[in-house]
Amino acid sequence: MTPDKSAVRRAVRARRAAVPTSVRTERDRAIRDHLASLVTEGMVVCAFVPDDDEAGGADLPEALALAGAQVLLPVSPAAGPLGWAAYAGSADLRPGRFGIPVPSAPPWPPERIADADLVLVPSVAVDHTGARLGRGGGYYDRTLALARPHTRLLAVLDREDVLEHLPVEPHDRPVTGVVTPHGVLDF
Ligand SMILES: Nc1nc2c(c(=O)[nH]1)N(C=O)[C@@H](CNc1ccc(C(=O)N[C@@H](CCC(=O)O)C(=O)O)cc1)CN2
Ligand SMILES: Nc1ncnc2c1ncn2[C@@H]1O[C@H](COP(=O)(O)OP(=O)(O)OP(=O)(O)O)[C@@H](O)[C@H]1O
Repeated sequence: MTPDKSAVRRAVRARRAAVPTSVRTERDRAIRDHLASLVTEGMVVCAFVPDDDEAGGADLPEALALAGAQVLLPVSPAAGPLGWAAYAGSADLRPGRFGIPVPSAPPWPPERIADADLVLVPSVAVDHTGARLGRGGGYYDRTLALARPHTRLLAVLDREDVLEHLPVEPHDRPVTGVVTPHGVLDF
């Protein structure tokens, strides 16, 4: 990790912490509405459960499922790319690694992402070239390489976290676009 990346992570985290809860709730709802409008019946969507530090709200998987998607959620191994397990309702979720909620079913191998029609990527920030900054685990850099070519890979962010320029390292995998409360932007 370059020092540059940690500085951006800190700045974004501080900015997000300053957003009032009522504003946060409205933004998250707008993001979910934009995503629901992209979903068609039976579409396979690799999503995630956003935590308080991330855009989208914890109801994101449910909103996608209600819109007709077959939702897969990431399951973090100790190392290497993410596994995937089917979302089967919020009551089926339990805390996994890092305390992140995961479905109770055992995960499929990472290659399952090749079935996805849409991949939502938790992100700290992106820039207009699709360069992406995550939390620093390197999980998505390893995982996105396994998606089918031309799959739509959308970061989920507030508009102010779409930056002019992010530092890029050779292992970084780009996203193809971003969804913010203002809509979907394909780079
Ligand atoms: N909601 C959500 N689910 C996700 C991810 C994510 O970023 N967000 N992941 C995306 O890969 C995977 C889990 N990866 C994670 C990577 C790091 C940390 C973490 O807690 N990092 C610390 C310290 C990071 C550092 O500065 O070194 C932190 O954020 O405080 C958590 C999850 C799979 N599921
Ligand atoms: N494909 C890869 N193979 C080996 N190591 C990798 C790969 N991708 C990333 N890494 C390593 O993972 C660590 C974290 O990378 P980076 O800071 O870019 O993560 P990130 O993209 O912010 O995190 P994430 O993808 O989990 O959201 C770095 O030390 C990097 O060298």
